[in-house]
Amino acid sequence: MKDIVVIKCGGSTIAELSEEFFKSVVTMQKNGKHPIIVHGGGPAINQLLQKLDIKSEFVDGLRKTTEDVLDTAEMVLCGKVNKQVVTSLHQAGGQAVGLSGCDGKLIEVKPVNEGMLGYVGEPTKVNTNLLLSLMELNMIPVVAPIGMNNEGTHYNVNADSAAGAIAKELGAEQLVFVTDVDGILKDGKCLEKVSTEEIESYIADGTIYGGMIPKVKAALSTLTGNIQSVMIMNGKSTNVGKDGSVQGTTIIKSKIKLYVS
Ligand SMILES: Nc1ncnc2c1ncn2[C@@H]1O[C@H](COP(=O)(O)OP(=O)(O)O)[C@@H](O)[C@H]1O
Ligand SMILES: CC(=O)N[C@@H](CCC(=O)OP(=O)(O)O)C(=O)O
Repeated sequence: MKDIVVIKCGGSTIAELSEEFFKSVVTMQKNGKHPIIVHGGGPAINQLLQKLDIKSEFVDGLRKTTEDVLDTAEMVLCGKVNKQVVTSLHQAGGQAVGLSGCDGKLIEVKPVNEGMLGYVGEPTKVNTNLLLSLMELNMIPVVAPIGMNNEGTHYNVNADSAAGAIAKELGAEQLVFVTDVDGILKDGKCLEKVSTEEIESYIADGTIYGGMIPKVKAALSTLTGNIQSVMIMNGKSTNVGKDGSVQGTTIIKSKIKLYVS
């Protein structure tokens, strides 16, 4: 299906997304695009883990996931955050359906590194039939990043990599990461355009670290497919330029001159 736009809403910003944001997603759909929301929920998972006195830590932006951490992440992502996003879209006048990567076997996974990270999965296959059927019915799919392997074991999937895999498999037109920073920052300034070649060196020299790593890795893997560019933008501010263009960092395939805004 053409005109698919995958929007990843980061847990860092999800609670602050405005009514206007959700209305713009609904309007996008009314104008003929097919939006899909993939959401995170890292801070909300942290809060419940803290209440339950369960420790967790991150390695390069991925949460080490024991059985207890997986149960908590699944409760928060599929039970709480997913339904909040679905509700916000309904309030904005849209029709949305929430699902996790287990529903319709949407996201099949394999462990990233069981010894080091436990139940953290990376997508190996995305079964898009359910998403396509929902979009045919004018529903906006809202995906929580919990995946499943062939044996039915559930895994915690970073929401950026889930969004990247879904966008790639669907041959989406656009992939947008909505987060809590204006884009990729270097020396305090937001980079307007970054090429795939430059990403590797920014990870190596520490310019890109932590939660930005899964985003740029998902962008790199997606840009090998249909998508021509991936955008990272701030969900906490409007960030719309005078000409109506959205501001943020665009990650592009080819190496071009870097502009600093
Ligand atoms: N070069 C960079 N530019 C901007 N943010 C970066 C950079 N490197 C690391 N980060 C971190 O990435 C964070 C966004 O990732 P994350 O916290 O996982 O958000 P989300 O929940 O939206 O996925 C930023 O708040 C920032 O701390
Ligand atoms: C394996 C892994 O890191 N899973 C993430 C899933 C949620 C997520 O990705 O949320 P953000 O969008 O807020 O980063 C986690 O447990 O936090």
